[in-house]
Amino acid sequence: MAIVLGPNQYGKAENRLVTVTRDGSVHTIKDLTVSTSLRGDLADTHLTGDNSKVLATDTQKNTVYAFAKESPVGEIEDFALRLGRHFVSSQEAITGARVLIDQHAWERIDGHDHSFVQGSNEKRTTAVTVEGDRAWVVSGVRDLVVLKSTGSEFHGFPRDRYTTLKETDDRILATSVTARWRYQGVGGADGGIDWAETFAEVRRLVLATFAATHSLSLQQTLYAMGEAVLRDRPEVAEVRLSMPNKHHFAVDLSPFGLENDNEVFYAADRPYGLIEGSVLRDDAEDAGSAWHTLPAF
Ligand SMILES: O=c1[nH]c(=O)c2[nH]c(=O)[nH]c2[nH]1
Repeated sequence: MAIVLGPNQYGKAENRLVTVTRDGSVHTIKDLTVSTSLRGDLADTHLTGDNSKVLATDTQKNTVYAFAKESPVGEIEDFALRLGRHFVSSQEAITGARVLIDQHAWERIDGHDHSFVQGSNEKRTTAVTVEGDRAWVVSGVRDLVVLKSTGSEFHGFPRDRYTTLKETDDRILATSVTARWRYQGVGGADGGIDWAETFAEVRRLVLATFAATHSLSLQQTLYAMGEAVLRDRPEVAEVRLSMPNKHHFAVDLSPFGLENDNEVFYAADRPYGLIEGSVLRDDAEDAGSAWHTLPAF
């Protein structure tokens, strides 16, 4: 029997980066959480403590802030690709990089040039993987919370001795959407993709489909969302969705002699159903390392 070093990576997680871009008195801010991690010929540090091939996580952090100054951050996908390619091309021992970026949403306060409000907890995300001269981009949205107060049913499920759930033809459907989509055709170049436009359109399609789908299950809604994105966006190969069923239970008001006609609900925060799935083209480009180390959904 021999004991060997398995897969490993290391980096600086959750660098908080805020940039202010000034156009006269009109400011634009970008609020990012950037995580870098590197892979490569790193056996020595694990086996003997020889750090000669270890680009310090502190250096990785500094690189994030210096890059933000040296050229405009731009879209998070471009920034992540620049960082990932830099680490892989500048360090001989480093063969792969993974850069994760979450962009926090700020809106300008109406009529004010340099005041902002964080209106929602929603995040735009990207996960870029660089391996040698190849690259994969998986972008997404997190904490996109939606609710419809009708147009949702759930019935026809098996009943065994433990089943108590009543069938319903009218319930609240609420979820917090995490969606990640894998771009095809990034490869060595950037594929001429307009990251901002795809993000805006995927988000719009997810919201429009949630609203327009008369839901017989959250699973059906999930599939419809993914399908809508793939129908409209040829640059997207695959969509993975993770959607907690944020249960709203009609409160039993009968002890008070009151009828609850789907008007008063208890919003439970846990436990929650967790509905997850992937929707993809059957002729999609190979995913390569795109999803490596990301959550399954
Ligand atoms: O849309 C739903 N899918 C389920 O699988 C499920 N299970 C459950 O108890 N309620 C629901 N709702």
